[in-house]
Amino acid sequence: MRDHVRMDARFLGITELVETPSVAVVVDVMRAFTVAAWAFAQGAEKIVLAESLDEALALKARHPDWVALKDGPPAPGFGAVNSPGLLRSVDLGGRTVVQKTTAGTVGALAVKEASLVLCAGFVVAEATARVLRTRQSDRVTFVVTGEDGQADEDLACAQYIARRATEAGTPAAEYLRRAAESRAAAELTEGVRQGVHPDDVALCLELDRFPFAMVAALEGPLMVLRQCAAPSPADETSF
Ligand SMILES: O=C(O)[C@H](CS(=O)(=O)O)OP(=O)(O)O
Ligand SMILES: [Mg+2]
Repeated sequence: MRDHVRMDARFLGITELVETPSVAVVVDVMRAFTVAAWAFAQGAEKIVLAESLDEALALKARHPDWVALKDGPPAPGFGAVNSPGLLRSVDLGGRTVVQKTTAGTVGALAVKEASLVLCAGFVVAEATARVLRTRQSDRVTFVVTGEDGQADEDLACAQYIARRATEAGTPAAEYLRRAAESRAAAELTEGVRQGVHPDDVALCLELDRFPFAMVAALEGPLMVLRQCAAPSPADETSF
Protein backbone atom coordinates (compact mmCIF):
# COMPACT_ATOMS: atom_id res chain seq x y z
CA MET A 1 0.00 0.00 0.00
CA ARG A 2 1.16 3.51 -0.82
CA ASP A 3 1.10 6.20 1.89
CA HIS A 4 -0.26 9.73 1.46
CA VAL A 5 -2.93 8.74 -1.02
CA ARG A 6 -5.85 11.07 -1.63
CA MET A 7 -9.22 11.02 0.09
CA ASP A 8 -11.60 13.96 0.22
CA ALA A 9 -12.94 13.76 3.79
CA ARG A 10 -15.82 15.93 5.00
CA PHE A 11 -16.76 16.12 8.68
CA LEU A 12 -20.42 17.03 9.25
CA GLY A 13 -22.86 17.07 12.12
CA ILE A 14 -26.18 15.31 11.66
CA THR A 15 -28.09 18.53 10.91
CA GLU A 16 -25.49 19.55 8.31
CA LEU A 17 -26.28 16.54 6.11
CA VAL A 18 -28.09 18.15 3.19
CA GLU A 19 -27.49 15.45 0.60
CA THR A 20 -27.09 11.69 0.70
CA PRO A 21 -23.38 10.85 0.69
CA SER A 22 -22.07 7.91 -1.29
CA VAL A 23 -19.80 6.67 1.49
CA ALA A 24 -20.52 7.62 5.11
CA VAL A 25 -18.64 6.80 8.30
CA VAL A 26 -20.89 7.53 11.26
CA VAL A 27 -18.85 8.05 14.42
CA ASP A 28 -20.09 7.75 17.98
CA VAL A 29 -17.28 6.93 20.38
CA MET A 30 -19.25 7.55 23.59
CA ARG A 31 -21.00 5.37 23.45
CA ALA A 32 -23.32 3.94 20.79
CA PHE A 33 -20.84 2.32 18.42
CA THR A 34 -18.45 1.19 21.13
CA VAL A 35 -21.52 -0.53 22.58
CA ALA A 36 -22.49 -1.95 19.18
CA ALA A 37 -19.00 -3.44 18.76
CA TRP A 38 -19.23 -4.98 22.22
CA ALA A 39 -22.64 -6.41 21.34
CA PHE A 40 -21.07 -8.23 18.39
CA ALA A 41 -18.18 -9.36 20.57
CA GLN A 42 -20.75 -10.79 22.98
CA GLY A 43 -22.30 -12.78 20.13
CA ALA A 44 -25.08 -10.59 18.72
CA GLU A 45 -26.04 -11.58 15.19
CA LYS A 46 -27.25 -8.15 14.12
CA ILE A 47 -28.29 -4.77 15.49
CA VAL A 48 -31.46 -3.07 14.29
CA LEU A 49 -31.13 0.72 14.57
CA ALA A 50 -34.48 2.03 15.76
CA GLU A 51 -35.91 5.42 14.80
CA SER A 52 -37.55 5.96 18.19
CA LEU A 53 -38.05 4.41 21.60
CA ASP A 54 -41.59 3.50 20.54
CA GLU A 55 -40.30 1.69 17.47
CA ALA A 56 -37.73 -0.16 19.58
CA LEU A 57 -40.46 -1.32 21.95
CA ALA A 58 -42.76 -2.29 19.06
CA LEU A 59 -39.98 -4.36 17.48
CA LYS A 60 -39.31 -6.02 20.82
CA ALA A 61 -43.03 -6.78 21.21
CA ARG A 62 -43.11 -8.34 17.73
CA HIS A 63 -39.89 -10.29 18.36
CA PRO A 64 -39.82 -11.28 22.04
CA ASP A 65 -36.39 -12.91 21.64
CA TRP A 66 -34.78 -9.63 20.53
CA VAL A 67 -32.95 -7.45 23.07
CA ALA A 68 -33.94 -3.78 23.18
CA LEU A 69 -31.17 -1.39 24.24
CA LYS A 70 -31.37 2.36 24.91
CA ASP A 71 -29.20 5.07 26.41
CA GLY A 72 -29.96 6.61 29.78
CA PRO A 73 -31.16 4.63 32.78
CA PRO A 74 -32.69 1.13 32.61
CA ALA A 75 -36.34 1.26 31.52
CA PRO A 76 -39.26 -1.19 31.25
CA GLY A 77 -39.12 -3.21 28.03
CA PHE A 78 -35.43 -2.56 27.51
CA GLY A 79 -33.15 -5.43 28.46
CA ALA A 80 -29.87 -3.55 28.14
CA VAL A 81 -28.38 -0.05 28.41
CA ASN A 82 -25.91 1.82 26.23
CA SER A 83 -22.84 0.98 28.30
CA PRO A 84 -19.90 -1.15 27.11
CA GLY A 85 -18.94 -1.87 30.72
CA LEU A 86 -22.39 -3.23 31.51
CA LEU A 87 -22.82 -5.04 28.18
CA ARG A 88 -19.56 -6.97 28.34
CA SER A 89 -21.00 -9.39 30.89
CA VAL A 90 -24.17 -10.07 28.85
CA ASP A 91 -24.33 -13.18 26.64
CA LEU A 92 -25.91 -12.10 23.36
CA GLY A 93 -25.11 -15.29 21.43
CA GLY A 94 -27.22 -15.35 18.24
CA ARG A 95 -29.47 -12.55 19.45
CA THR A 96 -30.77 -9.54 17.57
CA VAL A 97 -30.28 -6.25 19.42
CA VAL A 98 -32.51 -3.23 18.81
CA GLN A 99 -30.55 -0.07 19.62
CA LYS A 100 -31.88 3.47 20.10
CA THR A 101 -29.61 6.22 21.39
CA THR A 102 -29.52 10.00 21.40
CA ALA A 103 -26.80 10.52 18.80
CA GLY A 104 -25.24 7.43 17.22
CA THR A 105 -28.30 5.63 15.91
CA VAL A 106 -29.81 8.95 14.76
CA GLY A 107 -26.65 9.66 12.75
CA ALA A 108 -26.72 6.28 11.02
CA LEU A 109 -30.40 6.62 10.13
CA ALA A 110 -29.71 10.08 8.68
CA VAL A 111 -27.53 8.49 5.97
CA LYS A 112 -29.52 5.30 5.42
CA GLU A 113 -29.71 5.89 1.66
CA ALA A 114 -25.91 6.02 1.26
CA SER A 115 -24.35 3.21 -0.75
CA LEU A 116 -21.97 2.37 2.11
CA VAL A 117 -22.54 3.22 5.78
CA LEU A 118 -19.83 2.30 8.28
CA CYS A 119 -20.46 2.86 11.98
CA ALA A 120 -17.34 3.41 14.03
CA GLY A 121 -15.50 4.32 17.19
CA PHE A 122 -11.90 3.89 18.25
CA VAL A 123 -12.49 0.20 19.02
CA VAL A 124 -12.92 -0.55 15.30
CA ALA A 125 -10.83 2.29 13.86
CA GLU A 126 -8.22 0.32 11.94
CA ALA A 127 -10.75 -2.14 10.53
CA THR A 128 -12.89 0.79 9.38
CA ALA A 129 -9.93 2.56 7.79
CA ARG A 130 -9.00 -0.66 6.06
CA VAL A 131 -12.44 -0.94 4.45
CA LEU A 132 -12.06 2.62 3.14
CA ARG A 133 -8.58 1.86 1.80
CA THR A 134 -9.67 -1.32 0.12
CA ARG A 135 -12.69 0.30 -1.51
CA GLN A 136 -10.49 3.16 -2.69
CA SER A 137 -13.09 5.59 -1.39
CA ASP A 138 -11.94 8.98 -2.66
CA ARG A 139 -14.80 10.99 -1.10
CA VAL A 140 -16.00 10.10 2.39
CA THR A 141 -18.48 11.89 4.63
CA PHE A 142 -17.76 11.46 8.34
CA VAL A 143 -20.85 12.05 10.45
CA VAL A 144 -19.75 13.51 13.79
CA THR A 145 -22.81 12.50 15.77
CA GLY A 146 -22.32 14.18 19.13
CA GLU A 147 -23.12 17.75 20.11
CA ASP A 148 -24.26 18.90 16.65
CA GLY A 149 -20.97 17.87 15.12
CA GLN A 150 -18.84 19.48 17.84
CA ALA A 151 -18.23 16.45 20.07
CA ASP A 152 -14.46 16.24 20.17
CA GLU A 153 -14.34 12.51 20.94
CA ASP A 154 -16.26 11.86 17.71
CA LEU A 155 -14.41 14.45 15.63
CA ALA A 156 -11.03 13.18 16.86
CA CYS A 157 -11.94 9.60 16.00
CA ALA A 158 -13.29 10.62 12.58
CA GLN A 159 -10.11 12.58 11.81
CA TYR A 160 -7.98 9.67 12.97
CA ILE A 161 -9.81 7.17 10.74
CA ALA A 162 -9.62 9.58 7.80
CA ARG A 163 -5.85 9.96 8.21
CA ARG A 164 -5.38 6.30 8.95
CA ALA A 165 -7.16 5.45 5.70
CA THR A 166 -4.52 7.33 3.75
CA GLU A 167 -1.42 7.28 5.97
CA ALA A 168 -0.76 3.86 7.43
CA GLY A 169 1.61 5.12 10.13
CA THR A 170 -0.65 7.78 11.67
CA PRO A 171 -0.10 7.71 15.46
CA ALA A 172 -3.24 7.63 17.60
CA ALA A 173 -2.07 9.24 20.85
CA GLU A 174 -3.11 12.83 20.16
CA TYR A 175 -6.57 11.77 18.91
CA LEU A 176 -7.11 9.56 21.95
CA ARG A 177 -6.00 12.39 24.25
CA ARG A 178 -8.63 14.70 22.76
CA ALA A 179 -11.30 12.05 23.25
CA ALA A 180 -10.19 11.44 26.84
CA GLU A 181 -10.51 15.19 27.54
CA SER A 182 -13.89 15.57 25.82
CA ARG A 183 -17.06 16.77 27.47
CA ALA A 184 -18.63 13.32 26.99
CA ALA A 185 -15.77 11.65 28.86
CA ALA A 186 -16.15 14.15 31.70
CA GLU A 187 -19.91 13.64 31.85
CA LEU A 188 -19.54 9.87 31.93
CA THR A 189 -16.90 10.10 34.65
CA GLU A 190 -18.77 12.64 36.76
CA GLY A 191 -22.09 10.79 36.71
CA VAL A 192 -23.92 13.35 34.55
CA ARG A 193 -24.98 10.58 32.15
CA GLN A 194 -26.99 7.62 33.32
CA GLY A 195 -26.69 3.90 32.67
CA VAL A 196 -22.91 4.09 33.13
CA HIS A 197 -20.25 1.61 34.26
CA PRO A 198 -17.02 3.03 35.76
CA ASP A 199 -14.99 1.44 32.94
CA ASP A 200 -17.02 3.01 30.12
CA VAL A 201 -14.63 5.82 29.18
CA ALA A 202 -11.61 3.49 29.19
CA LEU A 203 -13.48 0.94 27.07
CA CYS A 204 -14.46 3.64 24.57
CA LEU A 205 -10.79 4.61 24.22
CA GLU A 206 -9.47 1.10 23.49
CA LEU A 207 -7.88 1.51 20.10
CA ASP A 208 -8.57 -1.38 17.70
CA ARG A 209 -10.00 -3.59 20.42
CA PHE A 210 -11.95 -5.46 17.72
CA PRO A 211 -10.75 -6.70 14.32
CA PHE A 212 -14.04 -6.14 12.50
CA ALA A 213 -15.74 -3.14 10.92
CA MET A 214 -19.49 -2.49 11.19
CA VAL A 215 -21.68 -1.89 8.14
CA ALA A 216 -25.27 -0.64 8.30
CA ALA A 217 -27.69 -1.16 5.43
CA LEU A 218 -31.40 -1.14 4.79
CA GLU A 219 -32.96 -4.59 5.01
CA GLY A 220 -36.55 -3.98 3.98
CA PRO A 221 -37.82 -1.17 6.20
CA LEU A 222 -35.13 -1.62 8.86
CA MET A 223 -31.61 -0.22 9.09
CA VAL A 224 -29.49 -3.16 10.20
CA LEU A 225 -25.93 -3.05 11.49
CA ARG A 226 -23.72 -6.10 10.95
CA GLN A 227 -20.11 -6.83 11.62
CA CYS A 228 -17.92 -7.13 8.59
CA ALA A 229 -14.51 -8.77 8.46
CA ALA A 230 -11.79 -6.21 7.76
CA PRO A 231 -10.00 -6.87 4.49
CA SER A 232 -6.54 -8.36 4.88
CA PRO A 233 -3.57 -6.08 4.10
CA ALA A 234 -2.98 -8.15 0.96
CA ASP A 235 -6.37 -7.02 -0.37
CA GLU A 236 -5.50 -3.36 0.00
CA THR A 237 -4.58 -1.32 -3.02
CA SER A 238 -3.45 2.25 -3.34
CA PHE A 239 -5.86 4.95 -4.53
O1 LIG B 1 -25.33 6.95 25.98
C1 LIG B 1 -24.68 7.93 25.61
O2 LIG B 1 -23.53 8.12 25.97
C2 LIG B 1 -25.35 8.99 24.74
C3 LIG B 1 -26.55 9.50 25.47
S1 LIG B 1 -26.42 11.05 26.14
O3 LIG B 1 -25.50 11.87 25.33
O4 LIG B 1 -25.96 10.89 27.49
O5 LIG B 1 -27.77 11.63 26.12
O6 LIG B 1 -25.86 8.46 23.56
P1 LIG B 1 -24.99 8.18 22.24
O7 LIG B 1 -25.97 8.13 21.10
O8 LIG B 1 -24.34 6.87 22.46
O9 LIG B 1 -23.99 9.29 22.10
MG1 LIG C 1 -21.98 9.99 21.69
